[in-house]
Amino acid sequence: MIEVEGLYKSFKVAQRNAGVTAAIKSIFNPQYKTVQALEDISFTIDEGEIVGYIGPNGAGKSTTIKIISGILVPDSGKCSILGNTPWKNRINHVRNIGVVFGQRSQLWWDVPVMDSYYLLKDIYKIPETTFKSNLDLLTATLDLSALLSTPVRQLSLGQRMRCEIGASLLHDPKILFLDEPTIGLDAVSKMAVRNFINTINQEKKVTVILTTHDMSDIEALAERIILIGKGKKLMDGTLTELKNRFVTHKTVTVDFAASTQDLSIKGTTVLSRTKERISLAVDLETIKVSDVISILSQNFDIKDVAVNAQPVEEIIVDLYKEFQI
Ligand SMILES: Nc1ncnc2c1ncn2[C@@H]1O[C@H](COP(=O)(O)OP(=O)(O)OP(=O)(O)O)[C@@H](O)[C@H]1O
Repeated sequence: MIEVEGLYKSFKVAQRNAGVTAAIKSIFNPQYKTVQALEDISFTIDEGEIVGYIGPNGAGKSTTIKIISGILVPDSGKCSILGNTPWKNRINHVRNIGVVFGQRSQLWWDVPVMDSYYLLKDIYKIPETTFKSNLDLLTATLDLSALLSTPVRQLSLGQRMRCEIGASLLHDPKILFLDEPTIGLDAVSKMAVRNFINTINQEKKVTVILTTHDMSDIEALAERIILIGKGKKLMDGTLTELKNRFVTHKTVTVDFAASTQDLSIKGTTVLSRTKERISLAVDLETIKVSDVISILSQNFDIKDVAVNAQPVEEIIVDLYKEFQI
């Protein structure tokens, strides 16, 4: 459905030192440097997938989204999305895609949201019946009824984001590109946006590519992740594969029925300790969590056990360190 092969994109960026002299010099003798934003990016995505496209700041995520949505033209490389090359067959391509940039608005700032929706209806030539049924569905699922008559500038960030997502789906796109859709949202709005993305993916089979720095978005939505850094693709796999490969320890917290003596277990490090409770970091390469619990239960009367895996956030930080990005 989405085939991207060998994308390269560089930007020429003007360079100058601070100060008035440097500013005047740069008028007569401008200096530029080239930033390689993308270097040989390739991937394919099937219908119905939700893919998390992740990487640190400046990795090239937005540049990729802009190229595959037809906003930017790459220096070289191929891209075919439902048979269209985004930057060549723009009109056909945009009918198939919806795009949301969390940091920018596609809605008219000073007019009610509904006016922007009508404009989009005309731009995409959406038939009246399709527009009406999609609007009804989006209004119900995104809880838009109180927002549609409000000018965009009066909406909160979370309210605006719901309206933006609604706008991107009015024309029934088969693919949705989301660039940081939950940035700045509170916990309730994040949950609403995530639930909605899951619903349209499951019920309408909409394929989703999502860039985010929020790893809970990835955990809630994406089975597959593509990791990029400094413009290069570094990893492409499922979240489970990532966890299996990079989770090095788990935390075991045990509450005892009575106060206990010290006990040292090979492969564990004590994180905190009272007479009734111990919290251990378990090195999974040395010892299994079940063996740790079994040793503890042989020695003490256990009241409660909690096992916590390394949070995805931490795994990603380790991953960035490992790839030096
Ligand atoms: N219009 C532009 N002009 C010059 N350089 C650009 C332009 N757009 C992006 N870049 C550069 O290309 C690189 C990749 O930028 P991009 O915005 O794609 O990263 P990103 O992964 O989306 O980052 P972030 O997570 O911070 O949004 C960066 O070094 C950035 O400075």
